[in-house]
Amino acid sequence: MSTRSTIDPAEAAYFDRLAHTWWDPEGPFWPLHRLNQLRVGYISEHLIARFGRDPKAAAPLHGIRILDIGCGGGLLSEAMAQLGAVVHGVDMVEKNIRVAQRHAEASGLTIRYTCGTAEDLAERGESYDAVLNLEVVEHVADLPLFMSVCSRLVRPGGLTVIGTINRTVISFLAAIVGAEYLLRWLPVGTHRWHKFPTPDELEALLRDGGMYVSDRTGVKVNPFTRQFRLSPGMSVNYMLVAEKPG
Ligand SMILES: C[S@@+](CC[C@H](N)C(=O)[O-])C[C@H]1O[C@@H](n2cnc3c(N)ncnc32)[C@H](O)[C@@H]1O
Ligand SMILES: [Mg+2]
Repeated sequence: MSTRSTIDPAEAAYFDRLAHTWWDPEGPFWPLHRLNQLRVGYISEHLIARFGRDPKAAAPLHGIRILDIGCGGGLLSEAMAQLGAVVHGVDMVEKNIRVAQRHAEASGLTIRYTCGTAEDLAERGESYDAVLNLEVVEHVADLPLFMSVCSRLVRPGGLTVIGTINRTVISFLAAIVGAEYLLRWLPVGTHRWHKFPTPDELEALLRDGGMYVSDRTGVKVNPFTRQFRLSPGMSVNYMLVAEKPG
């Protein structure tokens, strides 16, 4: 029996404390609200291409089975469900799951939410067309274990999208000093710089799990307008798409 876990208890306490604020667009999670439209566009474009869907359809992701791991309050899960996907949102924090369930019900959306971890799902032999892993990898304990179980959860022919923050001098200045201490965009202590994975580190872990990176992009925020956009530079925020051969 393995005693390894991807849960970092300090992170669980942090997200438990903020759980009631998920859906406040001006609350502590405002950056994720602002980022949502951009990442939903990027993710759905890749899902549509991979699964041969019609981008002009009303529900282009109809029936695609998605795991939103570390779903928080369900910001991304709801957007995917609105596009027709069959979404399973999973989070280690019970309060997040309750908030997500309540909000989905109020929005008239059917989403399966469960409290747990990726390793719980892998142990049960679950698999999905796509695993979405947005702004989570920098918060887990045991990143190699987390990445390996997430890869196992993608069915052959499926894909994963990961969004996180790079570990560079610029990300220290922008994401820690700038965002937490100077601008106070995020509560101090939200992120620990040494936990940020580089794209190369993630790519190596994905390869170990039989996944191949097919697209990568940087994400930039304009500090004045607080608008997010895709950009080639990956020194701070970035996203990777990886596919499992069919
Ligand atoms: C920054 S939030 C991102 C939420 C959501 N993915 C989004 O982008 O809107 C990180 C989330 O990951 C969850 N999380 C962290 N480690 C986890 C783990 N090992 N297993 C499951 N969930 C985890 C936290 O509880 C938190 O809700
Ligand atoms: Mg984060």
